[in-house]
Amino acid sequence: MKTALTIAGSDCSGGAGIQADIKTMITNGVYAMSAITALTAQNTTGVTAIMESTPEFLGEQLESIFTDIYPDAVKIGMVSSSSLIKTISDKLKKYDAKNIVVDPVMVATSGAKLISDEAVSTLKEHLFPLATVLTPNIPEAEVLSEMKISNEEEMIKAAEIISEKYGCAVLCKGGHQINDANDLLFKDGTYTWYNGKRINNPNTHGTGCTLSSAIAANLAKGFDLDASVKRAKDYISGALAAMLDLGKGSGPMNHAFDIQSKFTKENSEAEQ
Ligand SMILES: Nc1ncnc2c1ncn2[C@@H]1O[C@H](COP(=O)(O)OP(=O)(O)OP(=O)(O)O)[C@@H](O)[C@H]1O
Ligand SMILES: Cc1ncc(CO)c(N)n1
Repeated sequence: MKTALTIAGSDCSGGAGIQADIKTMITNGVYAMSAITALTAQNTTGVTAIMESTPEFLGEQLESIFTDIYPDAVKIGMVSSSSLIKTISDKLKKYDAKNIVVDPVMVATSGAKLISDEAVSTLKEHLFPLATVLTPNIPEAEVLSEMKISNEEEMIKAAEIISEKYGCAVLCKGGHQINDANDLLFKDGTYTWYNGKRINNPNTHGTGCTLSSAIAANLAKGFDLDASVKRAKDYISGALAAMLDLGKGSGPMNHAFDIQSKFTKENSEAEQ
């Protein structure tokens, strides 16, 4: 069985972070492992507290993983401080990690800031050059390209700037701001649009985490980047279209939409 590792923060409410990543990796057919950068206390309405792992403890987790079950792909999500980012880049280099998907998480869907300004420059210097692909949303792409993005032409320009600066592919997610669900992949000097069908679902907690983990799972299985992005878009569309509605704010998606029918009959029998 192919294996994937997520290096990210825990979301105790289960919709984003490590929890979303593990659900996504399992349902995309790979064995999932996790190295936790921080615990967050959050739910669908917001983040109330963050407790970071120490760099030493994160390093121990990565040593345990890489010296035993080697990951075929690695996804990196929330990493809020420079010392944690340096720990990750040192270990990825030490173990020659492959298929690295970096989701430059800066702000939660609920609006909470998840990274310090100093850490953004460490990400640029130490982690981005190791990435196979970066997956910024529009606000993140604006920070990284240092330009304003208000239409599709500007999305292409910003992705090109980021791709050239860091020598990796860039998937700029249209998300809600520009075109709803059309994402742009800029790779080796050319671009491709991945058009998604907009799903009218206000519950989008963890969409970024889920997309990047689905890309990592598909890279782990051996699909190339284009096929992995296409398959990840199909997966997230299915998870959103399942219209799960939990919590008081922007709720989580149904990561198990593909296998849910197996439980529907069983669950209704149990309720009777
Ligand atoms: N309503 C929607 N219908 C279909 N696809 C969507 C919808 N909203 C977002 N997506 C898709 O979900 C993926 C994640 O994009 P998004 O811009 O929401 O990420 P993000 O802002 O990084 O997420 P997060 O809030 O978790 O940080 C993209 O492929 C995007 O096109
Ligand atoms: C732990 C964690 N990572 C990422 C996000 C971004 O959605 C979040 N809300 N929480």
